[in-house]
Amino acid sequence: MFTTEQWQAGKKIIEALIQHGYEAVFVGGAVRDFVRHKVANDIDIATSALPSEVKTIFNRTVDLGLAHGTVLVIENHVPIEVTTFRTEGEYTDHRRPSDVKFVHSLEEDLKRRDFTMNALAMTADFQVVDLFDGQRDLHNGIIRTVGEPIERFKEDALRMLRAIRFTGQLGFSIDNATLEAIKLCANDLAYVSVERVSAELEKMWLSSNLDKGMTYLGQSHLAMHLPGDFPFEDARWNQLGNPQNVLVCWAFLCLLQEKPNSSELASVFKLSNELKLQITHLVQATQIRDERLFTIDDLYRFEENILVQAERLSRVLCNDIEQMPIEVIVQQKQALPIQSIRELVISGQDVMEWFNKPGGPWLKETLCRMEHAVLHQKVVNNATKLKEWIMNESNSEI
Ligand SMILES: Nc1ccn([C@@H]2O[C@H](COP(=O)(O)OP(=O)(O)OP(=O)(O)O)[C@@H](O)[C@H]2O)c(=O)n1
Repeated sequence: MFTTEQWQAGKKIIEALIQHGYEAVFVGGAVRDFVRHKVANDIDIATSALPSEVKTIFNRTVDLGLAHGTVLVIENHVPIEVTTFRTEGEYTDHRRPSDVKFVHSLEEDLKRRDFTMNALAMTADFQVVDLFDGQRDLHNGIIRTVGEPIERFKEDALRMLRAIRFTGQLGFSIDNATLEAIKLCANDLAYVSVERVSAELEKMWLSSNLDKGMTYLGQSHLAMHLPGDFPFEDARWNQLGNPQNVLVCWAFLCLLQEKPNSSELASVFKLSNELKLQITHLVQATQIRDERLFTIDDLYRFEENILVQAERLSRVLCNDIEQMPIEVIVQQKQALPIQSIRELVISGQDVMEWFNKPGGPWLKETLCRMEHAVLHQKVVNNATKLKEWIMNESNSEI
């Protein structure tokens, strides 16, 4: 891990900052992952240099919220966030500090971090700086806040959900005092933006110890403060596959509601329109599958991934369902004569010429009839055959 591009780029940035007379270290999740011998997602650096000073040292930088002290430094094509040592001022809304104060000591910076395992720092030559026994907690698999838990959760209520997510991701347990503080502060989850809550849920769903996360979600009372009626006790979360797929988890959550409504779910959790559409399709396909085997029209209507996930999801939701083997679904889908109307070899222009008529609602209807006929193999997808077929059909209607 010492040799990865990211760590080497980070090392160069730290060395450059030190050469210019500043302090600089690796911080946060990257150090936690390094100590656990895991690959880090992102590498963050903390420094005593102010953002304006960081910008004068490096050629390629991007401002990432200078008021919060973060500059993105690009070293050897690797982007790394460099943040000035800081401590937060008053938290008037439980979400974000109303002001950020830059400080000169690393200790002041680390003291305001969420958990001991995330408050580790590391020098350019990979010496760990551990002021709050983070390594001991990492070793024992304990999630514990830095200092007074209630203070940490009042600073940012999302940290409570982060604790739960980390139990799922790392398989760790939550220290008693930290868990008790979450119970006391659980109401404050209401102050956290739904987008941040959804992002944490998705990270938890992708974790390998989902059952642990779900148990803590209930135990900590946080589940009651999630939007809607969150079915944390449902044992079937663990059957969704491992690591879980977030689309399947959102659809599952939707289907567990009394009246599944994907639009409502997407708006409550402020999901993107793209995800909302996918969830809607998956919920519909699963509901269809609960009633019958997929027909040719179903296979045509839904994407392959939606069909496959719907088959899996319906098996989880209903034990005695007549199963359709996944390979059969894929094979039948791929064997359809067309996968979309765009694959018809003729265009609307051709049809207007055949009938010598300007476009209008009749044109769409005619194209749909040809699409349906090709799909159901009443006619082959060939221009002459299609013309012959549609002309015959139209004549016989007159
Ligand atoms: N609400 C938060 C969020 C983050 N942090 C601190 O900022 C670091 C970086 O945060 P982030 O990148 O969001 O999380 P990671 O711990 O790196 O974990 P992940 O990338 O898996 O979210 C954390 O390690 C922690 O020290 C914090 O104190 N409070």
